[in-house]
Parts: sequence; structure tokens; C-alpha cells
Amino acid sequence: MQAELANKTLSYQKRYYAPASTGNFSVGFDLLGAAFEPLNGELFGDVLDIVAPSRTLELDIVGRYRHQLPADNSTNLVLQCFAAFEQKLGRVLPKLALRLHKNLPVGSGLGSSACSIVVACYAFNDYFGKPLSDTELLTLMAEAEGGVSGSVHYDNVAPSFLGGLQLMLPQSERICRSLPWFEHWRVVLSYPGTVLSTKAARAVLPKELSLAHSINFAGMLSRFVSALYAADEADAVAALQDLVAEPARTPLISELPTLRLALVEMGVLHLGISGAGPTLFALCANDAQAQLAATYLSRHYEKNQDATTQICRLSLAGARAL
Ligand SMILES: Nc1ncnc2c1ncn2[C@@H]1O[C@H](COP(=O)(O)OP(=O)(O)OP(=O)(O)O)[C@@H](O)[C@H]1O
Ligand SMILES: N[C@@H](CCO)C(=O)O
Repeated sequence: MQAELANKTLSYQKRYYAPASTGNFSVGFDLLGAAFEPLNGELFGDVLDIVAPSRTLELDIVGRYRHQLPADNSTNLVLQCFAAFEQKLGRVLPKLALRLHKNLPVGSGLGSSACSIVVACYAFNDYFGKPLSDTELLTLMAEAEGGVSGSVHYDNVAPSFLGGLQLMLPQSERICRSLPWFEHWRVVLSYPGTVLSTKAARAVLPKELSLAHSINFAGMLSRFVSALYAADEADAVAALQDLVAEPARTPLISELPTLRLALVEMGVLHLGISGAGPTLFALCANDAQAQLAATYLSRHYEKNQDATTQICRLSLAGARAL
């Protein structure tokens, strides 16, 4: 009887998924982002069920991180996206009963708000017969994300929507372009269980960069991108230097220097801040190294029962129907 009830609760007409993402990859502040998925096949990203047509727009929220969202669902980004989608189309749409599986922690540096926005916009567009092009949809997603973080940046929504490692292309109609990646790279994402809001982590950033600093920033990103195209792994790893956000944000994540020293001594390629933090990402050369890094970070960085550490590969597929 209970199982029957549970099945009924979880019934749905269509189910959609968008993966976690890291905005920035140490290098390329606000210009580079990557989507990741666990090697073990877990859905580390938000899932949206379109349960059924409904007289009114309704949202139910379930999932591990449901408790981190406001109790009042009416303020949820999924509902805001429905309104924004209707407005973009310029017509009133039939209403739906929706269920969000909140699988990503909020204020984590894993692109949690972007993930809900991407899965919602992707789902509505697919369900209503794809009235928006990918570019229109991506613009809508970035505008919704800008409302949360205080500035429009595409580095979480673009990879979560399109998959892969995405370079943002300022003033280009393309918006972003997928970059090459080393297939053997593994990324360990370690979330300590504490919240750091994106707005707060952006408030500590420098307001201006000197000319020399700007040239170094542009140079390091160019070095990373050219190393990827040249398949020069050592040079790509050497270019993973955050010259903009990390110096300002390290006081908010004081464990970073010690953890980095320990992991690099173990042979890990790099440890950096995922998005605005507090999640850290460890770039590893293979599965065995990723396992070592994950064990170390679970032991030394996780702080409470909300914490999680995941061994991931690049998510090439991005958002999709399940
Ligand atoms: N479905 C949702 N998912 C995530 N956040 C939501 C959602 N609906 C509303 N919010 C609100 O949006 C804000 C998200 O804050 P913030 O941008 O700091 O988090 P984030 O996107 O998870 O951060 P990050 O990109 O670093 O993972 C919070 O105030 C949260 O309550
Ligand atoms: N690029 C953004 C990502 C936010 O998740 C930042 O670092 O503030």
C-alpha cells in the first residue's frame, strides 16, 4: 500500500534533468564553465517532472536539498522561469503540475540556481513544442540567473544546458563555444555542507583590474585555451591560475591553501574553487588519483551531513529528457 502511494506520488508525464556545473575553471573568471556528472551514474543535478496538466501552476519540491530552499514554493525559480517563458513567447500557456527534485545544494558553487533554471526552461520549451531556439533559450536562462546572482553571466547556465567545457564569447551571436578536453581527466567536486551565497562571494571581488593584471588574466586564459587545442596537458594544467577571484575569496574558504598543498603532494593536478565556492574541485589525471583525492577531501573538507564529494567526468550531454 505504501509503495503504491509512493509510486503514485512519483508518477509523471515527462521527466527532465540538468547537470551540476562549475562556473570558472580557476582560469577564465565568468568566461569559462563546465558541466560534470558522477562516474557512478548518480543524477548530480536537478530533475523536473511535468506531472500533469493542471488548472493552476503548481510546484512540489522533493530531494536531498529541499530543506535548503525557502518553505514558500511560490518564490521558487522554477515558477519564475515559467512566467519568464510565457512572457518571452507573448502568450498564456496551459498550466502544469510540476515536481522539482532538488538534488544540488544551494549557494554551493555547483551552479544550483542555474541548474533549476536550465532544467525548467529546457523542460517548458521541449514540452510546448520547442518554440524557442537554443540561443533564445540560453539568453532567457542567463537573464533568470542574473536575477539571482546580481549580474548576467553565462558560465553556469551554458554548460548545464549544452554540456561540456564552454568558453563564453563576448559580443558574439554564438554566445559560447565548446572547448576540447582531456578525456582521461577526472574532476572531484567536494561540497563541505556550508552555504556561501554567490552575491556575497561577488561582493569581495576587486572592482577594477590594473592594465598589467588585465593582460595577465587574458594571457592565462589564452594559454589554457591554446593548450587545450594543442593537446598540451602540462601547459593546460600550468595555466590553471585564478588571478581574479581566488585571491579575494580565499579568506572565505580558508582551508584552500592547506588542502591544495596536501593534494598536489599526492600528485593531484590542481585544486581550485568551483564557481563562487565553497565547493572545491580537484583535477585528477586518472580514476585512482580521483579516488585518493575524494577520500582526502571527504575526510578533511566535509563539515556536516549536507556535505558530499563526487568523482566526476565532463558531462557532454548537458540538459536532457530522461
Ligand atoms: N530552485 C532553486 N534552486 C536554487 N536556488 C533557488 C531556487 N529557487 C529559489 N532559489 C533561491 O535562489 C538563491 C540562489 O542563491 P545563490 O545564487 O547564492 O546559489 P547558487 O546558485 O546555488 O550558487 P552557486 O551557483 O554558487 O551554486 C537562493 O536565495 C535560493 O533560495
Ligand atoms: N563565475 C561566477 C559563478 C558563480 O557560481 C562567480 O565565480 O561568481
